[in-house]
Amino acid sequence: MAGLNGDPILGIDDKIEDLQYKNNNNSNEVVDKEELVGIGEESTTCYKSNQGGEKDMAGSSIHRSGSRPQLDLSKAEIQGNSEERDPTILLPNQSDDISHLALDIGGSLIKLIYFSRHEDQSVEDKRKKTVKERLGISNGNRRSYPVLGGRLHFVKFETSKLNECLDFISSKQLHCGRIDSHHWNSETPANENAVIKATGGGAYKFADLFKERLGVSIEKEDEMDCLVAGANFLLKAIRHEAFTHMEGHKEFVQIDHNDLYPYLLVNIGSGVSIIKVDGDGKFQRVSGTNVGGGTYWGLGRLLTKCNSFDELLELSQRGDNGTIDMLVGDIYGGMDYSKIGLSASTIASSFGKAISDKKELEDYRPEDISLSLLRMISYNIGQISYLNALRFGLKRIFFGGFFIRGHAYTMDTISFAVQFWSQGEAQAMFLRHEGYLGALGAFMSYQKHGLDDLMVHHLVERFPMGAPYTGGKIHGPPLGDLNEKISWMEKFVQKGTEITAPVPMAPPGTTGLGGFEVPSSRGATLRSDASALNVGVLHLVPTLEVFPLLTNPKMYEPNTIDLSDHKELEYWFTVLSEHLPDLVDKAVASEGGIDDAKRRGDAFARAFSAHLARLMEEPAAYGKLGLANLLELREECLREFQFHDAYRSIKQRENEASLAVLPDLLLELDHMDEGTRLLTLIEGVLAANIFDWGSRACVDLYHKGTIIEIYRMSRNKMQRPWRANDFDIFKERMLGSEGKKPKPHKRALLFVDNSGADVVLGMLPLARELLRRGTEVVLVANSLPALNDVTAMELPDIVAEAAKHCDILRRAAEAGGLLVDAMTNTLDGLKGNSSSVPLMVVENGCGSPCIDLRQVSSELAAAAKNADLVILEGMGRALHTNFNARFKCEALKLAMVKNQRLAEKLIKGNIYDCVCRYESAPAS
Ligand SMILES: Nc1ncnc2c1ncn2[C@@H]1O[C@H](COP(=O)(O)OP(=O)(O)O)[C@@H](O)[C@H]1O
Ligand SMILES: CC(C)(COP(=O)(O)O)[C@@H](O)C(=O)NCCC(=O)O
Ligand SMILES: [Mn+2]
Repeated sequence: MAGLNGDPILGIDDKIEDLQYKNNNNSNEVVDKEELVGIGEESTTCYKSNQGGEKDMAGSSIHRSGSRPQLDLSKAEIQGNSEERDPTILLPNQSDDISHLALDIGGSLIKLIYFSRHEDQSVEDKRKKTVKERLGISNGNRRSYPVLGGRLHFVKFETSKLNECLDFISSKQLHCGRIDSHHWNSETPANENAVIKATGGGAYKFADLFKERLGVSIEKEDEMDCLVAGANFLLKAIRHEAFTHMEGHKEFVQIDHNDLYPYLLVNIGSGVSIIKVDGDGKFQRVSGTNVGGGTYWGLGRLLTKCNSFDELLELSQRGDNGTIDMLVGDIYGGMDYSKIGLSASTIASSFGKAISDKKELEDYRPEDISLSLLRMISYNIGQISYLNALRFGLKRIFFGGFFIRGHAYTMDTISFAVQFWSQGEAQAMFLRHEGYLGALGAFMSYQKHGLDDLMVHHLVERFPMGAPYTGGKIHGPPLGDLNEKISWMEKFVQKGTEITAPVPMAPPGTTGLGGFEVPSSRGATLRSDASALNVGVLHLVPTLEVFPLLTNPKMYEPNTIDLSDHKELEYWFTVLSEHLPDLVDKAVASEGGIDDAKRRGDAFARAFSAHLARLMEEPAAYGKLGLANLLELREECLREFQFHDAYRSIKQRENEASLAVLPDLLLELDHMDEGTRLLTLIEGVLAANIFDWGSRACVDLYHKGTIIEIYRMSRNKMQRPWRANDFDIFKERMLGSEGKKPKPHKRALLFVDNSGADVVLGMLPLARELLRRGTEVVLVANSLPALNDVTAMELPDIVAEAAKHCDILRRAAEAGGLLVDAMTNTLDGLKGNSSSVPLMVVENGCGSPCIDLRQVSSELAAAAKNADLVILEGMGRALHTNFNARFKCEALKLAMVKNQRLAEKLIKGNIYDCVCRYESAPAS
């Protein structure tokens, strides 16, 4: 990069003597002992705001659950229109988790789904109130959701271990809370009138036991109704639910909601049900077979002496069924029976060799027996399913039930059978929540609590590591506190080394059916069920919305880089792994560096590494994987171990340093003519985007100078041409040409990125320019911290500081209700007394460096409605995601590329090159 010579823009670095990065060989952490002590003394979930009030940084998401749910109905009120069916009931004083649950008690497994909800924290966030007024968001004109935000957890137990399940329910008090449409009655003592919805045979068989042990009545729901309701919900509401699995290759299928029916649902539990589904609640059980999962497990146990289903399945992975199955070649003397299309390796008769051989059971390898049995049953089910699809002219067959167990070979076998018999006409698809269809249906049967109203954008799936969610030994008792979570994590990781070992490819053998190569997904080890993170916790967030300015939400793909390219995945895996030690240092320091923080830091590192390893092994394990998901996963992991803002002190320091030089920058800008000023502003945004603690190259740079020196250095590099450069078109749009003055934009949404120079010296001056031209400005910032990104909670204070030195910002911030002094009389502002267009701050609904515009806050969605310009800033928001996004209005994408590989790939350039992409509004 260029040298650190003087800069006409900023000759004022002497003001900020000690606001600098410490040049320290061992650490690039900003060190300030006092500050660290100060932070250590604070609670881990709160920080003191400048305004003196305590704010909960992460809002509802970091709410710590209490031990026993209790309901506080005081000041309860109906939200919205009370005439409406199923109105939302607001319980302002309710703070603990409320849970309720539904069960599917099958012949082999108990599936349990429970719901926990977190009441919104009553965060002192004046910004929210004024933003709501300003943007016209009120409870009156928004849809009132009968479902309140919360989480759906998926857990399973073996039916033979019913006691474990009862203990789990009891220790989590899941049987005490219940929401129904018109009232909350979880204050009902557990032994009176408490009802749990349940389906499956066990709902009948074990009803008395539930009453006896938990004091609850079981309300039985029809099994088929539940299966269908569950399947329909999953197919409509979960984005990456259904997938195909052929020869080891998994691919998610985009389901068109308007073209879902009819389909065939094949549920492979102990037995098999085959259901033709024509719509919501419209279905017919057209067939079934008694040869199912129970058969495999039952016969398999007898024949191999296995102790668990997983052991049996694992044996199959090392088996060669040619030793026990009679193959076409065995009958035809090693030849194919080509006339009817059967190769020598086709199974002619499962277990057929066992008749002619003079062998006893002991003479066969258990591995071979297991594989033979698995293939026999899977092919058989595939074939019967195909025949039923043919009967009704159906092309799509969805397979559910825990027999499948996410096992690649089982899915390949079923897919092969469907493909083989239908000659490619019908398609086998599998479901990520395979075994939970019935339980989901039972859950949904609670008197209209509205789950079926939820849409894809209301659901966020997370994959927590520190919480157990499978039955069996590894999960132990429910975790009461973080300490337990960490020790569980430690145990988990011991187990996890074997869990996360990559599945080796098997050498080709004689196991094929006609034309069927040995599936590449066969391997020696089976991932432990306890770590089968295929199913996460489903967060229901009814306030999320699709960003209304996307031209085509259905086609929108947030990620620019496709991680299904394994090389790409490997690269980003390495980047994130290498960044991990530094991140842990920062996180631990942000919590005062105390022992507890160190332990949590360690647990975080293990958890995140385990996730990465899992994804390396099976990239599609959590749904379709993009870089944005990896970056978000990292933030989620941090939060899981209660690191709510790892870069807190760095952000504060950089904000202060930048605010100190802002007045001089504004002064210099004001002396420029319009054209030069606009260019300088855009250059400023690009240059200041260098303050990114997520980029390795940038963090290395920070050793080399003060914040301002680096900013200056970066500014010097800004001379055009930039790599992607639409500045001249943007300039013409802003300033016009040949004396024609274009109409200013009505409202601009500025998606801001990093704290410090990035927002203060980059985006704020640009915002000011727009305000000056009469454009309303909405600063869109993260809801939760992520790296050093500025949050919506932090912005008002920064704006208030900046406004001290700038009338334009001050008047606009007052008009937007952002200034503390102006808070009390914002209503006057709203009545139009303000002399300025407003400057507002809204949260984006995210806690990640990237943004998925399919799921944004309702605040942002409301603000977007009148916007005619979207400015996306930073690598995460404008390059990793949304680089290819198209908007209904004008868009400007600004970022410095702080990664060499990305620069080469995206813009055929080099690290530190800049992107200024302007897209005009599409003709309407
Ligand atoms: N841990 C396990 N223990 C027992 N069976 C399992 C396990 N994991 C998967 N399975 C398979 O799943 C089948 C049960 O599937 P499930 O959909 O739960 O049906 P059901 O409702 O009949 O119990 C078993 O018969 C077995 O083949
Ligand atoms: C995490 C980030 C997307 C944040 O960038 P920003 O949005 O702040 O510009 C970026 O720093 C990043 O992609 N970092 C990893 C790549 C690297 O270290 O080179
Ligand atoms: Mn950032």
